[in-house]
Amino acid sequence: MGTANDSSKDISDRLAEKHPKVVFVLGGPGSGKGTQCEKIVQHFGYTHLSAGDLLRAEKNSGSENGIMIQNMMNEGKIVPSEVTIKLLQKAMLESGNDKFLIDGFPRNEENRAAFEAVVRLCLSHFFDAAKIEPEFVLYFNCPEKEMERRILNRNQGREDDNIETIRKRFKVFLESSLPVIEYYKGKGKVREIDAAKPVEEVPL
Ligand SMILES: Nc1ncnc2c1ncn2[C@@H]1O[C@H](COP(=O)(O)OP(=O)(O)O)[C@@H](O)[C@H]1O
Ligand SMILES: Nc1ccn([C@@H]2O[C@H](COP(=O)(O)OP(=O)(O)O)[C@@H](O)[C@H]2O)c(=O)n1
Ligand SMILES: [Mg+2]
Repeated sequence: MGTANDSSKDISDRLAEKHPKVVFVLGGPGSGKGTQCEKIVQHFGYTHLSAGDLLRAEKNSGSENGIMIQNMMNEGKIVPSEVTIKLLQKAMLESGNDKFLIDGFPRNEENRAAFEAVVRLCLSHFFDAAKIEPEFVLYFNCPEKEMERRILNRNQGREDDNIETIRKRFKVFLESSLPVIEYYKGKGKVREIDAAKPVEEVPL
């Protein structure tokens, strides 16, 4: 079990032993990432890790980063990668699985660079260093009006699900997250999904 004192090197050493397989799940706020991940988990044996859920749990735990996370989320901003990646690594280590659906990450170039730095550290343990890439990236493409409608009906008590913050999150998605999706498109890694369909009809 990890402790708060684990160094990045220790965590990376232990993760490297796992040889984890990673699929990123990206798409705008309200596109249905969390909903479809639950379905994928049932059919394909991945463990679902939502970066947003991990950040909300960290905020609620009263950790020293709690206030900062709350402020960033309420402004629709992306929390510094160092915080998010630590939470993801810890969750991966604590899981018995080695196949992960990582939902809502990487959400900007800084997130992506931080992921690559961690994988590089893990791979430095092996002579046959594989590529610093996820298996593939699922991109849930959905019109903004539909995403807005879904979020306003979500009823999960999330402070950031108000129209003012939703607009900020859409702007951050267009400016910071779409370029990450384009980056992986350039590498032939993206599987684009029509997320506008009803839940049971979204093709996986
Ligand atoms: N295909 C869909 N059609 C209609 N509503 C959906 C669909 N997928 C998800 N929802 C609903 O929309 C809201 C946002 O879905 P969620 O999975 O939380 O999206 P995300 O994680 O991408 O923000 C939830 O209330 C969910 O029940
Ligand atoms: N990689 C990430 C993911 C989420 N977050 C924060 O968490 C918020 C909610 O993310 P989420 O993935 O739960 O939101 P949805 O796309 O599910 O609506 C984002 O608006 C960011 O403020 C982040 O900072 N970095
Ligand atoms: Mg979600």
